[in-house]
Amino acid sequence: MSDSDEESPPDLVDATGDTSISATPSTKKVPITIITGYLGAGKTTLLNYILTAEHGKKIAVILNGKLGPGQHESYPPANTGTEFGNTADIEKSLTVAQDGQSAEEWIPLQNGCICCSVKDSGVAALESLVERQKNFDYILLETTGVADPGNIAPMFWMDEGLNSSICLDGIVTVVDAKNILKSLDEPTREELPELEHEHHEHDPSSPLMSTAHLQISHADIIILNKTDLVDTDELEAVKARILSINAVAQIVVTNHSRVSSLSGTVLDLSAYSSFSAGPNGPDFSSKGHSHLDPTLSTINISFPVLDEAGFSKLEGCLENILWPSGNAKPYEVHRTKGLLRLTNGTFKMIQGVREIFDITDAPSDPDQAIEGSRVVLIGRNLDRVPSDLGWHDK
Ligand SMILES: Nc1nc2c(ncn2[C@@H]2O[C@H](COP(=O)(O)OP(=O)(O)OP(=O)(O)O)[C@@H](O)[C@H]2O)c(=O)[nH]1
Ligand SMILES: [Zn+2]
Repeated sequence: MSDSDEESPPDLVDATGDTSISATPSTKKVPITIITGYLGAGKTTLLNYILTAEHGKKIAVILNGKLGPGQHESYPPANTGTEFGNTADIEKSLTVAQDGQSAEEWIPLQNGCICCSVKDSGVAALESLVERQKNFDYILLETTGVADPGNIAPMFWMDEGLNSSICLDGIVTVVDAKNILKSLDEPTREELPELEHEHHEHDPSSPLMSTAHLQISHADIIILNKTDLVDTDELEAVKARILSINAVAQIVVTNHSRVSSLSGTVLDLSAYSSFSAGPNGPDFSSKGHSHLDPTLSTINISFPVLDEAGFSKLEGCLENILWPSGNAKPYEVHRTKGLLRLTNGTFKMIQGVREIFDITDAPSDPDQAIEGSRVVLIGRNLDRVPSDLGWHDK
């Protein structure tokens, strides 16, 4: 139970008066990993495993956190089975783990929802949590079974640099090896994300996209669980299917979500502050992609080593791809990553979720065997990305 005093305002953290966006914030940010995956895939099993494992960190685990953008008129929210409503609350249960011991705590809800009084976003609720408790090393957030990480990730990621006390470390998607192919091929209405509900007249050349697709396309790590329920051939088929959607996610195979190492699998991912083509890729050619999955794919666009003019040109290409003028684009980009090699010997990194992207300085020696520059896009109908925007066609 919480013993925190709800009357006292949250402490202000490191209010230096400097509101400029700093590349090297002085406050230590608490990394958050979002754990997503379809109903019953093994998310809670994973978190329970983590709670009992030795990791030397104080981890706040939020089970079935419901986070959504926008307003939240009512609390409690109607439990409709989807979480695309206007709720921005985090359900009460919070478990804090340290040194293999865990304790249940409750997040105090003010005015029915802790975030109302702070900011109109679920991120604020977590910031408030961090500011009250102060001493977390890490936050793990389990989203309920049918969450679209495309809505959740930018809330944390965009807050980064804006003096937020938390930063997105990565997205882990737990996949049920036994049932995933069915979810991808024959999604039920509940398995369709909201945007598919809106498509009344469905374009038959664009197969239905399920929530399972979205969870895979946004994943940095895929925990391929319930492998005790499939044979080797099925497991290989599932792996191939996942890689055809997201060629850069790292796949970790588990039974009862028992990951052999927490670091790099659930903790310390740095997925938004590093670029890795992943151990699984890239063996996909620049525009070609596998047709194993008709809905989503990964493409890999190669660029040369860039001088200043080349860098501007590439920025222009990226803007044209992600923010095309005119009507709705015939494709969707869910995730963008890139590593740019510059003629002056430095590197830049691209990170993007949906329309938002960010180019930052990369470590001087990124762990890559890439010769030139590379942009990786994960999304839908990427063969329709106009090829004249691609550098290689000029
Ligand atoms: N056979 C088998 N069962 C598993 C495995 N992992 C988890 N389960 C079982 O599957 C059921 C669902 O697991 P959870 O961890 O609750 O799944 P979840 O993703 O948190 O489910 P929701 O919160 O409902 O979305 C439980 O009964 C688990 O014991 C596995 O690797 N193999
Ligand atoms: Zn669960």
